[in-house]
Amino acid sequence: MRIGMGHDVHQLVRDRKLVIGGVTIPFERGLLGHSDADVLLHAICDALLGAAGLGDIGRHFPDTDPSYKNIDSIRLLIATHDMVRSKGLELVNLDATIFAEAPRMAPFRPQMIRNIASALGVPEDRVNVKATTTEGLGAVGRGEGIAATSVVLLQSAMSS
Ligand SMILES: Nc1ccn([C@@H]2O[C@H](COP(=O)(O)O)[C@@H](O)[C@H]2O)c(=O)n1
Ligand SMILES: C[C@@]1(CO)OP(=O)(O)OP(=O)(O)OC[C@H]1O
Repeated sequence: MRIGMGHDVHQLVRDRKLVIGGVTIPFERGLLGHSDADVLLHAICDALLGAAGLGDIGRHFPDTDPSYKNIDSIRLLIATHDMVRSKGLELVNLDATIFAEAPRMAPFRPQMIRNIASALGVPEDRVNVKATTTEGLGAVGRGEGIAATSVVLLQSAMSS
């Protein structure tokens, strides 16, 4: 068994779509990034890479590479998962938390879980997504950005 954790933060700005967990969420601002800035999927990618001992998202998908400009992060998640599987590892389960003062994530949680489970080719009960505010505290609390963390557990594909 191997455990990994991931953390990501992106700034909220005008004139960008808000995409989290592969869901476009109606909101007056969106997350700034080289990719679609899907903070939740980036945290999950980093957790998967960490558990597999494969470094981090910036190493594999550098933000200096124009081919990743505005890329749908579901594609990064699929590519990350392919690397994990190449090491003979498979997902046991993943848990993630989105930190956002607004908007409310709860209505979009089931679709996020469907998107992530589908990208990873696992049943939805292996994926859990939560959301919390930071009670108005800090940069996230002031609505300057949105953060996410994730923890994943991997096992040898031969042990299942
Ligand atoms: N952006 C968010 C933040 C929270 N939720 C849901 O509300 C619950 C209570 O949040 P607290 O920050 O007050 O603990 C939380 O458990 C989520 O279900 C949300 O949907 N979107
Ligand atoms: C995802 C990548 C892809 O170029 O771009 P960003 O959207 O800037 O996201 P970040 O979480 O800063 O990770 C870096 C990059 O790998």
